[in-house]
Amino acid sequence: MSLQQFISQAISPWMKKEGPNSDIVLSSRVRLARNIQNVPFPMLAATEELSALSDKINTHYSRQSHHRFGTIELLKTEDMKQNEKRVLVEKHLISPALSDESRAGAVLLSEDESLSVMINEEDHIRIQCLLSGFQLTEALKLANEVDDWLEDKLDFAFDEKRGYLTSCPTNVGTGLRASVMMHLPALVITRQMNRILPAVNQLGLVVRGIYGEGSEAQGNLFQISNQITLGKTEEDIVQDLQSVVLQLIQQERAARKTLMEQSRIQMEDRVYRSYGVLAYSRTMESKEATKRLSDVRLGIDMGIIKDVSANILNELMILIQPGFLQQYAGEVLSPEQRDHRRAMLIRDRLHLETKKNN
Ligand SMILES: Nc1ncnc2c1ncn2[C@@H]1O[C@H](COP(=O)(O)OP(=O)(O)OP(=O)(O)O)[C@@H](O)[C@H]1O
Repeated sequence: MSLQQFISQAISPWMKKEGPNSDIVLSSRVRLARNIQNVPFPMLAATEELSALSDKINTHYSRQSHHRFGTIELLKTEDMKQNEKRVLVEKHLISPALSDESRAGAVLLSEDESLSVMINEEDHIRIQCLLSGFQLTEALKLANEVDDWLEDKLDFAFDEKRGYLTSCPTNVGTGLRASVMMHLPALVITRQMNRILPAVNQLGLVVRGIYGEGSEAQGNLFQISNQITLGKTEEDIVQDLQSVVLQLIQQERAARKTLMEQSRIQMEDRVYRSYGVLAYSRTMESKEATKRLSDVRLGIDMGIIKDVSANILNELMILIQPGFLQQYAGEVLSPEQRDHRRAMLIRDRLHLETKKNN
């Protein structure tokens, strides 16, 4: 696949498959941080050392076939235009750090985009597996397979006592961050999130926004991940996160049920009002768009709206980001132009959807 193919489709093929509990858990992610023995961490390494690593991975792994992921392709950030990198960030395939700061940065991507291996970001290697719905155990299994596959040709820095050595001490040990992206609108509407967030933190988990560290929770989407990487096995880390996520799923379901039983008219009004705004507005800021899209997705999941597919939130959340809007427009857009294009794109997408189903 060429870079153009990766950036031309907003919705990654893996996202189209609806995994377990995907009405609440949009996606599961496992990432493993790894470094190469006897090569300084990227922050301290010479550019030649980083280029040598990227070249080595290119030679051994690009255009290779992996039995689970199919053909894998290496893309170098230096070959990408600024907006192309931005689109890959919006699709969660590379991080802002790899896009903006990395020297000799590259990414290995599988055709369905469920595997992305960043090279020369904060660590030499960051393996990421993304799956639709609540599938943390499967994502861990896949990430471990890729880890073994890479270890065939690369020597990872590993210490008997400490485990995998990483650039940031918070990742030492397993180098694992497991996370889920959850849509929790009913817990927000019923004002339970203020109570739940500190409790989740106390259990050693971190709650972040849709674009990870430092991003705010837009559209009632919360990314929940482990904080601790040391002193526990990978399976235990995933297990602990899994049990908290299961409880959150139950609480969100209960809150949705209560809302439908006690405030049905208000919920229908909220959902249809947002649908109307999305379907007819002429200009829209991204903050309002994500809020309204969250209402519509809730309406779909609660059976209030029937002729719009549930995947619309996942798809539009990415399509309405600045990088994508500019990629489609083929030019740099001012904030006002983006708001205008965003409204147009959402309108078209919703009208197409209802036409398809009528
Ligand atoms: N479950 C998930 N589904 C989809 N995207 C996710 C999920 N979890 C994280 N992401 C995305 O992955 C990217 C990186 O997330 P984040 O910054 O939280 O973690 P990280 O880079 O692995 O960790 P660290 O902070 O240790 O460097 C962000 O774009 C984030 O939105």
